[in-house]
Amino acid sequence: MEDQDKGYHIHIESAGYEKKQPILTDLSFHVSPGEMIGLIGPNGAGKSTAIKAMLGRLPYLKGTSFAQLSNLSHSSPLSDLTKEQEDETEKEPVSWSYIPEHPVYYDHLTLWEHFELMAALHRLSPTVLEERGNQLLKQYRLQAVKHHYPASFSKGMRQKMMLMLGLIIRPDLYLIDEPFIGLDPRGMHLLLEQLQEEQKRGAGILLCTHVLDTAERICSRFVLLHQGSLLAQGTLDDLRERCQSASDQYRSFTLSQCFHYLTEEMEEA
Ligand SMILES: Nc1ncnc2c1ncn2[C@@H]1O[C@H](COP(=O)(O)OP(=O)(O)OP(=O)(O)O)[C@@H](O)[C@H]1O
Repeated sequence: MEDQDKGYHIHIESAGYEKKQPILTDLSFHVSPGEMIGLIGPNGAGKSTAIKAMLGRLPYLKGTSFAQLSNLSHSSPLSDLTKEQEDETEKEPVSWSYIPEHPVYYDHLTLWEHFELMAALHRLSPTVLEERGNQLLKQYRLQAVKHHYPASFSKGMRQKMMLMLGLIIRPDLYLIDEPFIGLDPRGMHLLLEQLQEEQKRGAGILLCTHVLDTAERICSRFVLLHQGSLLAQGTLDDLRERCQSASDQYRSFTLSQCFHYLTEEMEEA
């Protein structure tokens, strides 16, 4: 079976904050199990909006689906955006973690209570919660604030909390929006190690980031957005091929060089 027959297929025909002004048009890509895809593009290209569309959190969505493809004819949308869901009620939904760019938390719950809430929503047993929760706190060195309220945390601590809440459920798929800004070097190293572990476990990861040197190292394919549409997608070599007219050296272009060339070419056109 081809890799494209497994994993998660995302299709967005048109989506945005208002019907009159769609932000995303005609965007399709897939994430295979164990694969990390880099969702990249200039500011305002629509990366965060694409993640919101996948989660069904946009006021305007047309022809948008997020289907799990597997060895059977199993197609189970993450959000309730497609009709197939009505016929698939007996099937397990895709489990996913969304790690937002800006931390979102409840003021009246402590860090550990957020873990408990996540565990309840994802039906983790108390033993699993204790084991994974304490391990994450130790790894991120936040044991001392286990029973503190996140309002008293620093920016980086809140970001680590978001990461831990995403990691604790060990989902099939991660949707991660710009996780690197604000993390200290130790946190960054730890996160990269954990994502690698999750890939080995079989989780698919969609990573939205501007940190292109890191994305180049850890992602196997890229989806490059520009003004709400797909500008290019594929491996780094695929993107390099698209840069042939830039220079004789295009075969050794970095991801950042491909990004600059392809987006500037669009803007000059
Ligand atoms: N809540 C909103 N209401 C209306 N328009 C929005 C809203 N959020 C984003 N937009 C618009 O949608 C477009 C895409 O924004 P989005 O945040 O998805 O871009 P992005 O690629 O994630 O950018 P960045 O790299 O700056 O995070 C922009 O034109 C932006 O102005």
